[in-house]
Amino acid sequence: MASSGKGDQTQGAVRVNGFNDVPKPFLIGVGGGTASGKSTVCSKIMTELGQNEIDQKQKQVVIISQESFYYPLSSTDEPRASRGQYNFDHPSAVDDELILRTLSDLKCGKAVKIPEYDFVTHSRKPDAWRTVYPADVILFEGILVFYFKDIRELFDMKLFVDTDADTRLSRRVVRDIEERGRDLDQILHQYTSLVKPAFEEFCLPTKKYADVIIPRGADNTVAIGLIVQHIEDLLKPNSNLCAKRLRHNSDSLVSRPH
Ligand SMILES: Nc1ncnc2c1ncn2[C@@H]1O[C@H](COP(=O)(O)OP(=O)(O)O)[C@@H](O)[C@H]1O
Ligand SMILES: O=c1ccn([C@@H]2O[C@H](COP(=O)(O)O)[C@@H](O)[C@H]2O)c(=O)[nH]1
Repeated sequence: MASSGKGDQTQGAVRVNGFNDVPKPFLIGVGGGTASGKSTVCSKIMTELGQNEIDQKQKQVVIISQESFYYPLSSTDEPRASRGQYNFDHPSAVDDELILRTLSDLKCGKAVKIPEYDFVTHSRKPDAWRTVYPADVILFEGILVFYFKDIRELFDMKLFVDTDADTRLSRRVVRDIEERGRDLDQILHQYTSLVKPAFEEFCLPTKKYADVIIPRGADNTVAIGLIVQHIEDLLKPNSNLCAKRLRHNSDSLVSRPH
């Protein structure tokens, strides 16, 4: 990634003069059912790539979650969501156009602003936007990341975290009670009536698009080690892929300010 350079601020991105060969971010999609361990796998990859101690603006690897792209709920849907009756697992709940625009902008080297989601209130946190810079590697995780064709085609690598359904449900119960303010009845009702059928209809069929399937999620240290090794190899300055990632555009836009 180009490191320094004097740039001027242009609509959220920094135009760097004189850099012809700026690598595009390497975009990795991480799909899988609810509570399969997508976030945990992503954070293990971050840790193994030594990214956790690095300042936000300097990070070479960043994680973005599909949850940031839920549509705001209407006043009639809000009470349904609180009763576990709103279908957050259906593709229509997700602003796929905003995802496409966001990931495309990152791929073009532009910084983006991403809304932060609050699972407790089922809504975007008011006025909480995170700026994401086009790092070397961007991990985009979520249940439907491979569902939309245009989005799917943006990924340079597709991972599917494949964890047994009983394990996922038991983890979801614990997580949703501890972290997402749910009660058991609501979780089980939502799971059986909405989450499971949607998983089978919209998420599971996307497993076929994966380049790598990770059985047992974050427990699969061998698979995670191989993926980390592969990313490290790709990011070496002389690798073939790094060469492919170089843009041959004299008017490059890059945003990571270092
Ligand atoms: N390998 C694992 N062993 C034990 N608990 C796990 C494991 N992977 C994930 N978890 C826990 O299960 C829950 C769901 O994991 P998470 O990574 O958030 O899944 P997802 O992002 O797919 O929804 C979290 O509470 C997490 O700490
Ligand atoms: O407000 C909300 C938004 C989403 N959900 C559920 O979350 C999961 C997806 O998140 P994972 O971290 O991948 O589990 C999805 O199954 C939705 O049902 C929610 O309950 N409330």
